[in-house]
Amino acid sequence: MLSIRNLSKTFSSAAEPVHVLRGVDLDLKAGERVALTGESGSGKSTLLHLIAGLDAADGGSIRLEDTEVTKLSDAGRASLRRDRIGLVFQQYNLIPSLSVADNLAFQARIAGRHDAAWSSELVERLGLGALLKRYPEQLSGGQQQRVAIGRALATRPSLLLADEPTGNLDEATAEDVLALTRDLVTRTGCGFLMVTHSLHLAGTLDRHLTLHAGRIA
Ligand SMILES: Nc1ncnc2c1ncn2[C@@H]1O[C@H](COP(=O)(O)OP(=O)(O)OP(=O)(O)O)[C@@H](O)[C@H]1O
Repeated sequence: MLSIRNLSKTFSSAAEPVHVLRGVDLDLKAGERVALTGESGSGKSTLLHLIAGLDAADGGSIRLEDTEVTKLSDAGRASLRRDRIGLVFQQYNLIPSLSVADNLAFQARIAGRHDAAWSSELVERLGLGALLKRYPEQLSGGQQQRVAIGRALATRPSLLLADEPTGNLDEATAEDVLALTRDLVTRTGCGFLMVTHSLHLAGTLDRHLTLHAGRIA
């Protein structure tokens, strides 16, 4: 479903070029849930950004289903992100002026992929029914992240990418949020790649990969 070969990325903006990714290979099957760890600065976020098409690689290939991401234009990458990739970050990135219901729906609406039955199921599975009229500032961190996960999955993406999604949550809330995410990923059959610093949480997914010296060990 996701196939990455010999991916490289160098940042030249610093005084010295930083060779962050030096030939990353990675395969992820539909429905598979994979954790990515690695020391700070090893390039985990960079790799997620390249897969999501938020930045362009210097070399190598990223194939998502039938699409070669590295060959897309900026506009093509934006469409791919809108239609087939769900993104979740450590900072929940909800829109403060929108209610929970509208935060959940707006990305799927923009993508023309709003599905009322699926939205209701997401609300129920994520335990958001009583919170739909609230605004993000009226929610706890765990509640906000559940909304962000619902928003990301509302489009039924092929791939869910999460960068430290539980990094701001206490241990028990992090476990709960990740358990919900694991179940929803299984329910949708999408692939799931999660960057985390927690070896414990990494161990709860199907596979655990480590980024070291620019490659996946
Ligand atoms: N836009 C950029 N310009 C220059 N250097 C960058 C840029 N983005 C990232 N880097 C550098 O690339 C390296 C990898 O950064 P990245 O954020 O991918 O690491 P990470 O493994 O996600 O780290 P952390 O666990 O601390 O979040 C770092 O040395 C960082 O300083």
